[in-house]
Amino acid sequence: MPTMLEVSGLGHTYKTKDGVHNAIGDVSFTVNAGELVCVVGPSGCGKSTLLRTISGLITPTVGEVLLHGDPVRGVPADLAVVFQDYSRSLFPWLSVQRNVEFPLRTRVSARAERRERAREALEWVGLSAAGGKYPWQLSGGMQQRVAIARALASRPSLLLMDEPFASVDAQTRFELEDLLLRVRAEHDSTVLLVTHDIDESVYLGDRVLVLSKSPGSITTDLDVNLPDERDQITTRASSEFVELRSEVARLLHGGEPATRPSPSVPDTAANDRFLAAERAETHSTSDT
Ligand SMILES: Nc1ncnc2c1ncn2[C@@H]1O[C@H](COP(=O)(O)OP(=O)(O)OP(=O)(O)O)[C@@H](O)[C@H]1O
Repeated sequence: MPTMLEVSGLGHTYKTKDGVHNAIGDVSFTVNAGELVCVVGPSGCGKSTLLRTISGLITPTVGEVLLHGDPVRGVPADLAVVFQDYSRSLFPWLSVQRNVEFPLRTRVSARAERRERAREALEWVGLSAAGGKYPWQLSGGMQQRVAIARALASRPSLLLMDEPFASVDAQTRFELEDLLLRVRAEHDSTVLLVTHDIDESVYLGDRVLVLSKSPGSITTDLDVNLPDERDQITTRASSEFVELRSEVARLLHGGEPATRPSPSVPDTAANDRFLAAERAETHSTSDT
């Protein structure tokens, strides 16, 4: 499989009012086309910063990100991001169908085709009947499915997901994990997903990248040798799964004294800038 994403010597230091904060140490890895790679790490180790640098939302202090060989400078057109907070990702004044259509405006000139692509993406996530509703009329899990459909509708080369299932209840989380596995198998998607949930990383991933504590660097790149067909009951009960999740837990915590992680400052500013730009555009266009 060709390399889709190549991250080399990536590091990021934030400027703060007290000086500087080194959020990512020295991170290098690749993701091949069609792979689903999970990133796990302790709280505050720089997982979200890593995703933001890969998506072009922030420029890394050092290192390089290549998407199918091209350097990432700004958000690439063929990259989509799903954030944890679906309530801020969707536009409440647009119907579900229009929300999914919206990012296609700059890529697909014919409106009929935009409609068709959005209809198709809603079908992929099992929401064919919800196109005419508004986001606030849907449950949290359904809203996150809309956000996933919106990301998939543009047929991105790379789908980045930042704790995408962290804001829904446990049962919905399992359903959304299975939905992601199904959709990615059906459409050969390439996915990089950040999670703090060890079990989720093993259940979803073809590989798990384990980050050290802050400033994060990759300590292990673990192959997940589970069958492609996964099931919430039997896969999680299998001895291979239990061994892998213990291994990831050991890598994350092994040898470390049991200390409380320092509280992380969630950087919602970059997400907000991304979303604000899209919001501004919805208001400045006439046919939405
Ligand atoms: N805009 C910012 N300015 C200064 N420091 C920041 C900024 N954004 C994040 N940080 C700090 O950088 C470090 C890494 O943050 P990041 O959100 O990337 O970690 P994370 O691993 O995703 O955390 P969590 O698991 O808690 O979501 C943290 O110590 C955080 O406080």
